[in-house]
Amino acid sequence: MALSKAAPVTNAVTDAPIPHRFTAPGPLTGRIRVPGDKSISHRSIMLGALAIGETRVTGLLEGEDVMATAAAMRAMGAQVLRQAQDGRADAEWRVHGVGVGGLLQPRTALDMGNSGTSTRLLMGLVASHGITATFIGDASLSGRPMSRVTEPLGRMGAQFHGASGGTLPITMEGLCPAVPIEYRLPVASAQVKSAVMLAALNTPGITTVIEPVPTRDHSERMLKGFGADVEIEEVDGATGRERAIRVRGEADLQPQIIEVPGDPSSAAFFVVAALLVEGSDLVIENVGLNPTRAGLFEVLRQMGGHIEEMNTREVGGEPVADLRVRHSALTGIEVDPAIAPSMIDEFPVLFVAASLAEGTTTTSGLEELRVKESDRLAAMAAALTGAGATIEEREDGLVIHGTGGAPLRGSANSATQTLLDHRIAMSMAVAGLASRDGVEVDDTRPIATSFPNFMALLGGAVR
Ligand SMILES: O=C(O)C1=C[C@@H](OP(=O)(O)O)[C@@H](O)[C@H](O)C1
Ligand SMILES: C=C(OP(=O)(O)O)C(=O)O
Repeated sequence: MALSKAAPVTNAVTDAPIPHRFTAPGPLTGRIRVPGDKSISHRSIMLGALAIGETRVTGLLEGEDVMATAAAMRAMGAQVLRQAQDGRADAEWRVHGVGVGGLLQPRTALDMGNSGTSTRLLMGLVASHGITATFIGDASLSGRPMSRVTEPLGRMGAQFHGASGGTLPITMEGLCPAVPIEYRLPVASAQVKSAVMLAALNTPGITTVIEPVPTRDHSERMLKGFGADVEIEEVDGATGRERAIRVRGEADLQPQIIEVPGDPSSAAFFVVAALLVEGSDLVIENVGLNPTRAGLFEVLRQMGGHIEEMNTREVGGEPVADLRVRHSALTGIEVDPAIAPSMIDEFPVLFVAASLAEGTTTTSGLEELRVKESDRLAAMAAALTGAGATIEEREDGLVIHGTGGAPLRGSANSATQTLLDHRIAMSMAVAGLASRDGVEVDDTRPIATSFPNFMALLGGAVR
């Protein structure tokens, strides 16, 4: 069995764009498995790198974003190795950590590629270590706001240089010992919450994050699994019930064996494709259904989608099921903005589903979509309008007047602008499957950031 440092990553965003035309297929049938959850994969490498001893991870997402996290943890002293498993397509990853407080000064800039999660969570880790690190990224990441993490981490004592307008490149000087804080999240963001929680690990005393709106809780679950002292309390706050998350610092993390469940954000593309393409009856195995992530499936059911949960069980401390999805006639609804954090990455593909529903779908409270890999409200409004859908763009959401099941016209003459955004590329691929003339996506390379085998899996599911 060979040990290698890096997974084979295909389609790296280095060469020329790779356009692709997605056209109406036969029904999607059979059984598929999507790759491991991106959020859980990042965290398993980071926490493994902070535990002393060997953490073993199966089901890790071998996408470019997670590989950026792995490279950064290696640059700060951890060993992160991929081990092929005899007779199995998937690998086991082995992480030998340096211990909380043991991160080393990286010799070169940490290249975060396209990944906001890597950048913001790793800034949290560096903040409470006495090291200096420079964070760089691609054109998309270099336009995204970082002041949301530099602000609380600055209060803990970290210093930042070159943060012109709060964007990358940023050089950060951590402080050890850092100062524990109580921080109320001004924006519903699991990345900001996690950055402060990770900084807290090497900070004396108790650091508290107050979360007015619940966001994905993988950091809380996994930190507890690694033996950190994390307490969560429901408290009365200014806007109703809030969560206070308290992390005791100078933690001692114990290495773990982790099985990463399938990513609901990746399953989302196949769920919507199967709902839209006539005759489809598809099972997607091993999908993570953590309630802080499963909002899309709830909304699609409210729209009339047949999505059945089978074989519900727990994998790696997370609820999981196989999803059976059948072609369904969808009806437009008003989407409750309170559900947004539990499906924040799934709105682009929900907009595609809504474009083929009967009647109008209204979404609101989605300002955060404007600061993802692209401005996802503007990008999807432009892409879907180009494919023949009827869309109104508002400041905080889209209003979509659906076709009532008739295929979209498609975009015969103009290619969809992907804008270095994997979710725009995959959402418009799904739109192409539900179109008359097909949809041309200008660049499929960004898909490799979160779903390297998307094209192969799509080819295999279509009859
Ligand atoms: O914590 C995480 O793993 C993530 C949090 C979300 O970002 P925000 O915290 O910015 O909403 C999400 O969009 C991203 O894909 C992954
Ligand atoms: C927003 C996303 O990721 P990140 O913030 O890690 O770049 C995403 O995967 O949709």
